[in-house]
Order: sequence, then structure tokens, then C-alpha cells
Amino acid sequence: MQHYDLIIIGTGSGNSILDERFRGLKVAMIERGAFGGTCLNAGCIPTKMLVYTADVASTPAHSSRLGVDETLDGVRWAEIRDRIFADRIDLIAAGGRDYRINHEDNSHVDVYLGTARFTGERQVEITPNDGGAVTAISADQVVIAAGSRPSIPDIEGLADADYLTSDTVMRLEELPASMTILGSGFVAAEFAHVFSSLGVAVTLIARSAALLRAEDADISERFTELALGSFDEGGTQSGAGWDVRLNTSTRRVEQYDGGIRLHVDTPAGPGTIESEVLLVATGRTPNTDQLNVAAAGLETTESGLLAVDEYQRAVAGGDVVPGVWALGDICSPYQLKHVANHEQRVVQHNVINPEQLIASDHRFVPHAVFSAPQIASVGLTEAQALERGLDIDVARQDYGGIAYGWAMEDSTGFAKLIADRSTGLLVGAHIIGPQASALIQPLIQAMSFDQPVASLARGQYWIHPALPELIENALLQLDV
Ligand SMILES: Cc1cc2nc3c(=O)[nH]c(=O)nc-3n(C[C@H](O)[C@H](O)[C@H](O)COP(=O)(O)OP(=O)(O)OC[C@H]3O[C@@H](n4cnc5c(N)ncnc54)[C@H](O)[C@@H]3O)c2cc1C
Ligand SMILES: NC(=O)c1ccc[n+]([C@@H]2O[C@H](COP(=O)([O-])OP(=O)(O)OC[C@H]3O[C@@H](n4cnc5c(N)ncnc54)[C@H](O)[C@@H]3O)[C@@H](O)[C@H]2O)c1
Repeated sequence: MQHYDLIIIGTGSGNSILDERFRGLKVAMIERGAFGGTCLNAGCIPTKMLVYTADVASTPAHSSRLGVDETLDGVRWAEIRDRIFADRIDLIAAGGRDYRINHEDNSHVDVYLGTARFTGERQVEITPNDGGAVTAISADQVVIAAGSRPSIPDIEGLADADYLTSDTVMRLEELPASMTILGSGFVAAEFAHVFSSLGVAVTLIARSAALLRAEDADISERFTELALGSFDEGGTQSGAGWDVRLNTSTRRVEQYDGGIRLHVDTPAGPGTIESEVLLVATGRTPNTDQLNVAAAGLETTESGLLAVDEYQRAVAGGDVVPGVWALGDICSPYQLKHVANHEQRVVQHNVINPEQLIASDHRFVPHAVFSAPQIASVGLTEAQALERGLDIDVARQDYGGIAYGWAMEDSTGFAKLIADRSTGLLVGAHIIGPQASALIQPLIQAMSFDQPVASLARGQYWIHPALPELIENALLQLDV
């Protein structure tokens, strides 16, 4: 059995571990799919390239409020798709693979294109993609960066239906006339915006009474109102145009010639929903179940995440499993690329500095949902802060109350800040509206560096009359 200093399973965030400090190590890198993993090939990057395109395509729907009448003359799907994949992403993935396999920088690296599975402690067998013979290898250290995959609910008929997931929907040959999206989380919210803006009739199915239920309740409520199209104060940022079915559970899925039929239970009774395609967007499952982790003496949590400590070391039965590290979606409940990147830097440091371990910082993990409108969030929701018994003050500032918000005629967006009276520090920030993902950054910074609300608000200039005045005005309302 070939022995290595280091095995890395997965080339998403795992691909960034190797730098010049690893040149002295003999490394095996294993990848069963496209180089670069989910973010590059089927996640953050292509979705945001589509979201920006959708933002542009949807401006005519909103421009008349400014006295500008626009029309959308057409959408060239094949061109949009190929600009993203054929012209950019697929080239980067192929280039990354070629670099690891052929470049002299990587003469210390063996790349195995196949599926890894543990057979013992730090022992792995690889089934090659090309059908060749299974290879067994071992190493002193193993980094598990094998990510997650779309989870498919156990609904009668679904497994036999020709459904789409985030892995396949972006590469469709043609735009469908209609699409049902099962789920109401991140993926559903982003693709509903993308495909409805490109002219697809989108039906969104939510099991509960609100979309994006994990957000602060005010944010989830506003997003749901807008998606339903029932917000009537101008409704200019509305994602309306989606057919939103709340409190709806799916009993059975049936494929028919030309489409897919869902048999659903709704508050009004049983019914059916038909569309040309079905996108399943019901969460992601960590890939631990496919790795035979028990054979390596590794443990998983109830939700299937690989158990790790704050240094990203695998743990089992409360003890550290020597020489095994993990990062990203395989072990992280956040399932976000910036978290995977952070954990990758921690693992990278710790593998080569075993005497000076550094810990991951998960104190203030932000996220953004790139839908219509955008949402961004960091820290506690109001309900979580109250549950913790914090003495909080809450401020809410509308985009419509600041100069740039007037310029945009925004009547639906707002920022909600939550601060702890006992410390004068922010504990949560939530924004719904244009550029939310960019506007939230100074608040993440303040929380990460313990900057009090008062000095954040008045210890710096805020450019007038720019959009960040939304944040300045919200901060000034806080009585902490
Ligand atoms: C549609 C979508 C949009 C997203 N948008 C965002 C966003 O805007 N912002 C954000 O922060 N996050 C976003 N995410 C989440 C983000 O993509 C992930 O959190 C991130 O890519 C996880 O990185 P990772 O390195 O842990 O795993 P991955 O990038 O998934 O890498 C794991 C790699 O391991 C390989 N692998 C798995 N099992 C094996 C095996 N047994 N043998 C060999 N190889 C194996 C896989 O093929 C894969 O290449 C999005 C996700 C999706 C699905
Ligand atoms: N902008 C971003 O950062 C971004 C974008 C896309 C995805 N992601 C990451 O990918 C992960 C996966 O996204 P997602 O939207 O698939 O998951 P999610 O956890 O955000 O949402 C899952 C949705 O599916 C529903 N659901 C679960 N089981 C169901 C069932 N049996 N029947 C019907 N509905 C069901 C849930 O109620 C929820 O609405 C996210 O958690 C996120 O971390 C991030």
C-alpha cells in the first residue's frame, strides 16, 4: 500500500490547502467530481452569475416607478449558460485539475480521480472514475474536505421522477416554461428569483407559513409578503410573480409526458401542481455516509456531520482522532463557503504547526441570500437574543427613510439591529433590501472586533448620501 504524508479528500476548499509550505510532503489528493468543488462548479459562483443576470433582466419590471419605461426584449438562455460554464467555470475547473496533475509545483502531489472510502485508520481505498482497479493508500495525516450534496426527501414517486437539483438546474439545455421548486430556503429563494426573472413561471412550495424561516422573524415575514405579492405600499422590490404555496406538503410525485405533477396537501385540502420541471431544494446532506467513516474510527453528529473540535481535529468518544482533520460542509453546520475557507486556513496552519494550533472562529458567521430582495444577516435574531435573556434594544431603519432609498423609491427594505444594553455591543444585524450583502460588512466588523455601537456610529464619517446611511441611521436609533 502506497503511504503518504498527507491525504486530502475533496478539491473544493481542500484544494487550497497546498502551498509552498507543503512542498516537502508527499501528498495524495482525491477527487471524484469536477475540480474546485461545489462553490465553483454548482454553487456560489454560477448562482451569483445568474443572479446578477436576473437582476438586470428584472429591471424593466420595476423601472416605471422612476418614470423610465423599459421592456425586456428577450433572454438568450444558451448564451447566459455558456458564458457562465463553457466560457469561464469549466475552464477554471479543468485548469485547476491540470495544474495539480501536470505542473512542476505539484511534483510532490499524486492526484487520484475517483471516489474515496475509508478502510481503516488513515487508510483509504479509491475507486477510479475510469473504471480502473481500486487503489489502497494510507497516510500520517488525512484532511477530509468532502463536502455535502443535495438531500432528496423520501416522497412517494420522487426517486423515479426526472427531478432537478442545484447540481443540474443551471445547465439545462433550454429554459422550461414552468418550474416547481420544492423547499423555501436559500436555494429555493435564489433560483425562484433567477428563473422567474428569465421568464419561467415559478411555483414555490413551502411546508410552513413563511419563506426563509431561519431568518429573523421580521425579515422572513417581509420576504414572504413580497414573494406572495401582497405587499401593497408600492411593492417595488417585490419578488412577486412567483406562485407561492405556503403550508403545503407534498405527498406524491408523478412524472407524465411533458411534465411533473405533485400531489399536495394544502390548508384548503388536497390538490395537484403541474409544471414542466421540478427543482428539489430541500437542504444538503454531508457526504460522511459515503465515506465509511466508522472504519477510520471517526464519529458523526446526529445530522451526519463529521465530529470535530475547535482546531478542526476529528474527535470520537470525546478524544481527538490522531492525524485526521476536517473542514467545510462535511463537518460544518453553516454550509457556507466563507466558513469552509476559514476552516481550510485553520487546518492548513494546524497540519504544519502541530505545536501551535489555532482555533476556528465561529462567533459571528454572516450569510446572505441573493434573491429579490437580497437578505443579509449576522449574529442573533431578536427571538434568539430574548431566549438568551439578554437586555436588548432593537432599531429598525427603512431604506425609504434615507436619501439613497428615496432615490431608489424603495418602499419595502429595512435594516434591523439588535444591541445588548449591558455591553453597548451589537448582537445581531439583519437587512432586507438592495445591496444588503454589502451593507452588512461594517456590522460584521464591529461585532468581530467588539466595537461599541456608539463609536461605530459616530467615530467615523458615513458618505452622504450613500446607501450605508441606512446603517448609520439604524445605529443612531439604538439606546445602548
Ligand atoms: C446552489 C448553491 C449556492 C451556494 N451559494 C453560496 C453562496 O452564495 N455563498 C456561500 O457562502 N455559500 C454558498 N453555497 C455553499 C457553498 O457552496 C459550500 O458551503 C461550499 O462549497 C462547501 O465547500 P467544501 O469545500 O466543504 O465542499 P465542496 O466544495 O463540496 O467540495 C467537496 C469535494 O469533495 C468531493 N468528494 C466528495 N466525496 C468524495 C469522495 N468520497 N471521494 C472523492 N471526492 C469526494 C466532491 O466531488 C467535491 O469536489 C452554495 C451552495 C449551493 C449548492
Ligand atoms: N447565498 C448563500 O450563501 C447560499 C445559497 C444557496 C445555498 N447555500 C447553502 O446551501 C445550503 C442548502 O440550501 P437549501 O436551500 O437546499 O437548504 P435550506 O436548509 O436553506 O432550506 C431547505 C428547505 O427545504 C425545506 N424542506 C426540508 N425538507 C423538506 C421536505 N421533506 N419537503 C419539503 N420541504 C422540505 C425546508 O423547510 C427549507 O425550506 C444552505 O443551508 C446554505 O448553507 C447558501
